[in-house]
Amino acid sequence: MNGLIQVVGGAVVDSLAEPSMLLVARRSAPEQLAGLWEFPGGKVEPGEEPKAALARELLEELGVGVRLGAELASQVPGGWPLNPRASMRVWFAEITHGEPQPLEDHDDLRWVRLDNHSAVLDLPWIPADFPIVRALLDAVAVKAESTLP
Ligand SMILES: Nc1nc2c([nH]c(=O)n2[C@H]2C[C@H](O)[C@@H](COP(=O)(O)OP(=O)(O)OP(=O)(O)O)O2)c(=O)[nH]1
Repeated sequence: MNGLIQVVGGAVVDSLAEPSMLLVARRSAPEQLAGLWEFPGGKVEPGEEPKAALARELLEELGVGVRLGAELASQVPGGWPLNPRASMRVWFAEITHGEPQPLEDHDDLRWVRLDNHSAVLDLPWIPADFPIVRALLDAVAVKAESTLP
């Protein structure tokens, strides 16, 4: 353990095999983060596996069951740095049951097209998320290119 708070986030896409849309969530609290967009997710509880924590958070926050895909790996061991106290690991996820709704912590959800990078990056994300969003867009673009005929 490195003493950092471990956060897990879901890059929820329409299809793990052929991702074209990303589900983004707008925080409703706390005050300094309200109105900013993020990856739905939350803190890993003591003794909990990170992927189990992510599945739990997505069920609590969005009311959906998910199948998790690959991790969006960070250069930094332990995940993407969020602030001096917390880092976040992010996995791709596909909804297997339920219709996503902003049940907890969010006041809006939106599906955004992954091929429109500027539209995705124009959203007011939590500032710490921008490197993660850029890496995500790059990862999806590389995959799309590699599957061209
Ligand atoms: N879920 C999520 N949290 C993020 C992102 N980016 C970012 O800086 N954070 C920060 C905000 C919070 O300080 C922390 C996550 O805490 P949280 O409030 O979502 O966790 P939680 O659902 O377990 O809530 P709680 O039990 O602490 O109330 O990580 C992101 O993309 N997704």
